[in-house]
Amino acid sequence: MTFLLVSQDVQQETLLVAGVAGLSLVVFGILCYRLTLHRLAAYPGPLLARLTDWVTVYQTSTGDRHLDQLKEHNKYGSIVRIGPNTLSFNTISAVKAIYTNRQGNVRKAPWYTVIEASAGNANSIHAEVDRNVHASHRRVMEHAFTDKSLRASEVLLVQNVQTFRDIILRTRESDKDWSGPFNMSQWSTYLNYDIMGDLVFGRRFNVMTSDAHRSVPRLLMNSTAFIYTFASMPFKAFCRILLASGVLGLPVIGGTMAKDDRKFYQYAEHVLEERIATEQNSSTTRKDIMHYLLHATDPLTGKGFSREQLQVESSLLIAAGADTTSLTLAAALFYLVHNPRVKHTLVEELQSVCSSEDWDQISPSKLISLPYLRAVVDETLRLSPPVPSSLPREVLKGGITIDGNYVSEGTVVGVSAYAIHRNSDYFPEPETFYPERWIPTNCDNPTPSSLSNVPRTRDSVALARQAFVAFSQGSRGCIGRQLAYYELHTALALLLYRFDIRLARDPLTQKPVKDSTDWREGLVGVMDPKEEKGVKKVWREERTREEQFQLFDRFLSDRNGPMVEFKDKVGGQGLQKTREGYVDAKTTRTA
Ligand code: HEM
Repeated sequence: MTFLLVSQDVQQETLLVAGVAGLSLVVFGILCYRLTLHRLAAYPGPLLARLTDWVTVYQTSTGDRHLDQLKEHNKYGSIVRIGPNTLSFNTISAVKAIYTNRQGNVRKAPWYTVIEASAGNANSIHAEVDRNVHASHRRVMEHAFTDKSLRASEVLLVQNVQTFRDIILRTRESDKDWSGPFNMSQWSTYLNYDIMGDLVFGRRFNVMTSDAHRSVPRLLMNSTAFIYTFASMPFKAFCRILLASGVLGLPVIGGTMAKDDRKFYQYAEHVLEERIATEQNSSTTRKDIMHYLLHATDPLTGKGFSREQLQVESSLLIAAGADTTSLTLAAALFYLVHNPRVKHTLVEELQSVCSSEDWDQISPSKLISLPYLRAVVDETLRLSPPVPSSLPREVLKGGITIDGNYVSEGTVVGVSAYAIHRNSDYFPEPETFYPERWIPTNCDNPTPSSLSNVPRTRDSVALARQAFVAFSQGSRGCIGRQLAYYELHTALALLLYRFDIRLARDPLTQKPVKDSTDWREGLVGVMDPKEEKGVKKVWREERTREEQFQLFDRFLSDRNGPMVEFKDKVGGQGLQKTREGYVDAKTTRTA
């Protein structure tokens, strides 16, 4: 008997050892295959990334993926194998082949099939992988983004910026004082959530004026951060089932971020329900974006959005609309307070068109065509694209040729906005904030071109335009692009006409506080980045450049700062030019 039990134990142990050995052999075989016989084996890339997708999973969890992608292109060239089955490109021709060409033989990669699994069975137009279904849904949504509907939203844009203006004015001790410090990542988020509430749901969330909805932007950022990493894991079909089952939202099992993902969708659902009730109860509802989505149909199929579809689209619009634009506004203010010359040129342009008008009444459609304002926004989006890493696309049957390379079915391809926006073939002196690069010199432009060696010919500007992918391009490009420009032009123009801006001052030393520091604690500019509670902390080199607005890549980007102070200059003199540069006329402090 004892002998039998011992022999059973031995058998089990042998089986276990054989199992582990067999599994190791299979894994070893797969890894060898990926390095040698795989169809992408000849492409260069980091060794670990060529072996396993877990490198991407790790990169998405650090917030540094965009920095990694740029580094990899700088090291390996314009094509890098960033996963066993994934290629990253860094050229205009790749942008055209993968994104711009509407007939391009690609579709959104399986990553997109996971990102909205918590929201139910419907896919928003962002996550829809099927090209025909997407095209139909996009035709429905386009009703909400016509010139007419944009113009209807102008007054709401102005009103929201006015609310922010009044909040700023109230923080001053007297008319002549600078305001208190504003963490612009927070405040532009509040401002843009209120704008989105107005434009999408016909009601202001009042995030600027009350605490009630202020947790929502954080819910969204946690949700995106979680999904970005979770959907990057191998075995996507399994990930999708797991997410859809809700099990990750249960206590103990899921982390805070998984729970926030569900909470965010529940929040969007609640807002949608309230909006639908208003539509049913009122005959005078303003035509906000949701009004169009409730009634519009695809002219080809005659179909509109189902209730489930509306639910995912409303979460998408809060996320895609509010978060991207608020990051860009914060980043633009960052670059303006660090570049007084640019700020001055911009203010001159604004005053040249609006000197005799009441600025509170100015129409955003007048601001949208200002070339220097547009150049400031585009240069901000170039250096700090809110969606910085590559947007994955899967090659379809028949393959595709990119940069002379045949890429076969099933390969995932993409271009990172952060990397191509720093490609010196298209953007000479790529790390310099230089809005003039977007304006050819034969245009009427007040800035002397001797300031920089960056070429400003029609050709160089056309090249830059082709390499500009902050909104992506083609049929899957951003549907809200024009609205985003309206919002950004309006907010920047109204703020800069009314206020002079500067980096917040340290109350003790009166020196400008530094930026790009401790984003986690919200202590932008207050702490040395390398020291926190006595513990040395070292940022990677790219994050120590004080003239760069730092992004933390969560698909959408997390950020902090800049800390900005405002001074009411209506009737004041603003900046004056001296030998030392531009200085504040009243305090003679260098701006
Ligand atoms: C500076 C502001 C913005 C930036 C940088 C931006 C960027 C982008 C990018 C890169 C994509 C493609 C994403 C992908 O392929 O995975 C996209 C798609 C999209 N964006 Fe924007 N966006 C901005 C503002 C807005 C606004 C204001 C709205 C609407 C209110 C909006 C709505 C959308 C929608 C619905 C899509 C999905 C389009 C589709 O797949 O057909 N975005 N955006």
